[in-house]
Amino acid sequence: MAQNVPLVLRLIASSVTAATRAGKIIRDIMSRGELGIVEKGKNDLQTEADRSAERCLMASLSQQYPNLTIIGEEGGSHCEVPSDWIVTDCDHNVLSQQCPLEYIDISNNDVVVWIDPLDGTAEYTQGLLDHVTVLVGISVKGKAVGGVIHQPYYNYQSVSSELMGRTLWGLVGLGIGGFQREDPPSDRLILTTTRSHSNTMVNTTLDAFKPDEVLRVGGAGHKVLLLMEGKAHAYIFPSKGCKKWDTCAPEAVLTAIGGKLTDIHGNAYEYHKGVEHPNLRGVLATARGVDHSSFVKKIPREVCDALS
Ligand SMILES: Nc1ncnc2c1ncn2[C@@H]1O[C@H](COP(=O)(O)O)[C@@H](OP(=O)(O)O)[C@H]1O
Ligand SMILES: [Mg+2]
Ligand SMILES: [Mg+2]
Ligand SMILES: [Mg+2]
Repeated sequence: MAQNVPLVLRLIASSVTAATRAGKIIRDIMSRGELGIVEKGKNDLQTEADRSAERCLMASLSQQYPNLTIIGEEGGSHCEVPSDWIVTDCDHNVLSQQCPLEYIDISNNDVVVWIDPLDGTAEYTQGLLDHVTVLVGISVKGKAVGGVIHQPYYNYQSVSSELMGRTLWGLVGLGIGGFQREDPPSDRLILTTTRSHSNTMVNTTLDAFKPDEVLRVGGAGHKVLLLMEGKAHAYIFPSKGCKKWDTCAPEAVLTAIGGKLTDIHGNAYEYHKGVEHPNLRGVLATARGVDHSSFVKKIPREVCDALS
């Protein structure tokens, strides 16, 4: 039955189960306590959880979709993985959705899958566990259109390990699942930004908005969740450092819900397979109902010039 479902919907349905399995691996590694931290660069860590979660996602998706381009943050080799890390079942709720007409005839060559196996690594190593997400983004003809965001430690302070975690998905033109959206308050301005990769340009920009509150938290996925939960109006990161795997899934899910994610000039990023990986012109994302262009206009001129 699944073979009759259009590729994009099948991919989202497979990514929901694979991301959820990867989240269990992330929790198991933290419980064992051996994080195997490697420094990839300045202020840029990788743990055994990043590596293992990526191998789980890569093996699960490439077994089902052998002809697809799949790009993962950790660039892991295709070595053997434990058989119980390969999940090939699909989420039935996603499969039963009506695929928007524009994606019915999409072929393998039109699609690139962007995987961030563990977004918020710095916070994971510091025990800020609900900042962590697993991101699977699906681009079609260079646009971020589908996404899965799994938050393995959602509710971890109030429920037992079998009950914690949540997985949401979105497809532009269809909508979202696994999540109840909320609007941010109308009487105050709340911004969210990086916690572990801040610099003068980030702080100068935030000051220009005169916000009532700034939530400095980890992860691109987590920050976009805050926008969709009505906890912040905008995610502002006027700096290089985020990559395509950080923004593809969050952009797709946020767009599917009526929000927007662009560079700081208000222009969309491309996600085709030849694109450069860094988001060199920063990130600006706004919640549904928030005027994105008014945020673009308030970014200081010198910051725009530095990221042009
Ligand atoms: N200066 C920088 N160097 C390396 N990675 C950066 C970075 N700035 C942002 N990132 C990456 O962008 C993501 C979101 O950053 P932040 O949590 O600071 O908002 C993180 O993804 P990962 O945790 O998947 O590596 C982080 O590593
Ligand atoms: Mg990383
Ligand atoms: Mg990331
Ligand atoms: Mg990561």
